[in-house]
Amino acid sequence: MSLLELDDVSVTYRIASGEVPAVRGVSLRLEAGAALGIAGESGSGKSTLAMSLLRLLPGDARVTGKIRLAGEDLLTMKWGRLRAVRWAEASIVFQGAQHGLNPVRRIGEQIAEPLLVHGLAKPEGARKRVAELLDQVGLPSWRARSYPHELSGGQRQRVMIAMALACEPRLIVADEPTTALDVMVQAQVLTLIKDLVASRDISLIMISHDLSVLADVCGQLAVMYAGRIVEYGPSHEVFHDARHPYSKALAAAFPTVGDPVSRMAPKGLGGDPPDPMQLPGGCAFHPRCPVAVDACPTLAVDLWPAGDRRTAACVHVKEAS
Ligand SMILES: Nc1ncnc2c1ncn2[C@@H]1O[C@H](COP(=O)(O)OP(=O)(O)OP(=O)(O)O)[C@@H](O)[C@H]1O
Repeated sequence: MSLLELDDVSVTYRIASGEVPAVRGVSLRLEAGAALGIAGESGSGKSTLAMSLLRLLPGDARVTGKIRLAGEDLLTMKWGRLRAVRWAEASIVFQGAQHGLNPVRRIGEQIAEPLLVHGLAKPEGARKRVAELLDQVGLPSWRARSYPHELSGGQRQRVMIAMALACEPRLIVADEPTTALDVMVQAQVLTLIKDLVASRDISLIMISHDLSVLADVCGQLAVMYAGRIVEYGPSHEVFHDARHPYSKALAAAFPTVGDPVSRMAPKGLGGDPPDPMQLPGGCAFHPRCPVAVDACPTLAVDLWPAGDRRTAACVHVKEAS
């Protein structure tokens, strides 16, 4: 049994003008101790998928399919059990740490909170654990008395990671954990995440629009486009030898980790992602695809085998397999 199992997960937001299909039929497996990267442009459904894992989506979102963590069905789980699972078994590091921290509470109190709420420590033990956690993320223990505004962006992101680690969860979901940071600090935080995951038995799902960052940290990569996974496989293979034209374009857009020039504009990706309420038929990427053929607009899209442990949802892969 895998630690995390997603079967045919779809998420739809209800809005005044209709329904937004944000995630469409995603199936994935994540083993204990493994790191999976989820890549895609803005709007491809990455955050929606991440939030669905801990049922953190707003009330207008409807999730279907199955999400199991260590065999437990997260979507039908009672609220009491879900509260126990959050932080203690699975925690999330959000995009831009300023949104995840309370501006009027000291850092130490905020890191201690999940420990106290879950009854994993008494106040004195929690203080010691906070000092340990700060040390693990490379911050001095006196920072426990600081307020979020007294820290830099990179330090705040480290605090978020300390909070996520506090209860020693089995799974950490990190949604663009370094996007708001400058290149140097980004590299430091990525190294920290890599070291923490490697030195414990924690599984990681990391989300980014930057394939190079994910390939650096994660063993496996899933590339999303218009709510679907369009390519899946070992991250270095997907990054250096993508089989789906969309993954190729994304890899070309971010050739190296932290490259400030390539970060500015996704070169090689002409056009915009589709409006989810008006998705093109067949393969949703076909209007932007440099190698589209007549079959693409009507294709019944599936993830076809694209080599050892690899799949891709492209007609050219289907024909080659
Ligand atoms: N609360 C919401 N109500 C309606 N539509 C939403 C809501 N949240 C997201 N969406 C839509 O769902 C789709 C997927 O959005 P999502 O934020 O998951 O993508 P993303 O890949 O994480 O993008 P980003 O990198 O910009 O965060 C988008 O079309 C978005 O407009």
